Amino acid sequence: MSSPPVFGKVIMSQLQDNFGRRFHYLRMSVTDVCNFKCGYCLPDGYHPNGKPSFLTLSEIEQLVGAFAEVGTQKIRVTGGEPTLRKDFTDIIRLIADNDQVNTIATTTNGYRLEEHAQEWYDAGLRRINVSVDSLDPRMFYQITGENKFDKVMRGIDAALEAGFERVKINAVLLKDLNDKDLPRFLHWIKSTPIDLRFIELMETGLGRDYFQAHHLAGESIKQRLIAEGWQLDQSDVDDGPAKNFSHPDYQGRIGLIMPYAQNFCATCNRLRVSATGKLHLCLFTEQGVDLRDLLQAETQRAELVERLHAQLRLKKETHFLHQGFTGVTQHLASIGG
Ligand SMILES: Nc1nc2c(ncn2[C@@H]2O[C@H](COP(=O)(O)OP(=O)(O)OP(=O)(O)O)[C@@H](O)[C@H]2O)c(=O)[nH]1
Ligand SMILES: C[S@@+](CC[C@H](N)C(=O)[O-])C[C@H]1O[C@@H](n2cnc3c(N)ncnc32)[C@H](O)[C@@H]1O
Ligand code: SF4
Ligand code: SF4
Repeated sequence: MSSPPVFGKVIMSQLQDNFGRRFHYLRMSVTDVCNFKCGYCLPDGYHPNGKPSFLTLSEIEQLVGAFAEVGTQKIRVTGGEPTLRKDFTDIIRLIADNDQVNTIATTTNGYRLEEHAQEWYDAGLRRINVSVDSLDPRMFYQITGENKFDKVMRGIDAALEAGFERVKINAVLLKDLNDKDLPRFLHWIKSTPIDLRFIELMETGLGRDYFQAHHLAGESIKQRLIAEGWQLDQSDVDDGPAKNFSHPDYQGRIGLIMPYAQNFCATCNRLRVSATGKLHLCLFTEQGVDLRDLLQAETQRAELVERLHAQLRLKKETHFLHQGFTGVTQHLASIGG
């Protein structure tokens, strides 16, 4: 058996599952709270379930430390709307202080971006994904329940100016809502260095009717792009499940997330922890596994690392969305997508 790689003084024990997939990417949710009402996620807005108790800064520090020890190199801070946390900048700074983690990213609805892009960059944030489901302000309002299109777009400009190494735009593909928007999106990225992400709508526990009304297969977009000269980029062994396309006439790139496509999960490289400290082995896992009891002191680190390894051995090969099984995930705001 080969010995584990040594980085500085820390002996790394890379998280790996029974299917040979390695997990160096953590999606860490820091809140379930959100101020938007996206029809596919929280159509009635956020309603607290009792008094929420999200991970504290000190618990987050323990979590980041443990995941760094098992080979995590990239952390995405998500939610709910992660930037609604008053200590969001402190969270970024805390992750940046960990030498093993070399990529800090967040996914946001862009509501606070205009005012804070530079502050977050200065704290160590380097990649930002902003959800923009339509470039038509009225459609944006219809989908998100918030008339904030202009503000979000100003936020994206601020992020580009602040110097983020990657600015990505997420748009969920929605039949009869934004399905006519492709030309506008293409026009935008012709001269703007933005990575567009089209995400196929996924069914969630509370989103069954919306899914049936609006699901649109990403394959139709894929065929259109190929017909218009877009080429599939070579994927790296450590890339996640998105398929990326580029075109010589465009500065931006396009990624497709098609969870219903064959072999989507073969390149799964990510784990999730909820805002209350539960490990989710899959976005659509049957249940989260509590880690919080082991986030109280650094002396618990070895036990926490052991629990992570033990859990990884239980990770399933794929999701069961095709059978309509959405697991414990009632909506993606509860785990951060
Ligand atoms: N089913 C599934 N969907 C995913 C997965 N990763 C991302 N998605 C979907 O894509 C959405 C956008 O993801 P982002 O938060 O922008 O991050 P990302 O796609 O992981 O971006 P990168 O870090 O650049 O790979 C998520 O909220 C999910 O809806 C995954 O592993 N499985
Ligand atoms: C849950 S949100 C959390 C971060 C932030 N509030 C935002 O909207 O960017 C993360 C991503 O999940 C996507 N998402 C939410 N529900 C989804 C669903 N049912 N199917 C596909 N993507 C979904 C959103 O579009 C967003 O890009
Ligand atoms: S997708 Fe993001 S912004 Fe929209 S409701 Fe869900 S958590 Fe909020
Ligand atoms: S659906 Fe689950 S197993 Fe598949 S790529 Fe996403 S997180 Fe990984």
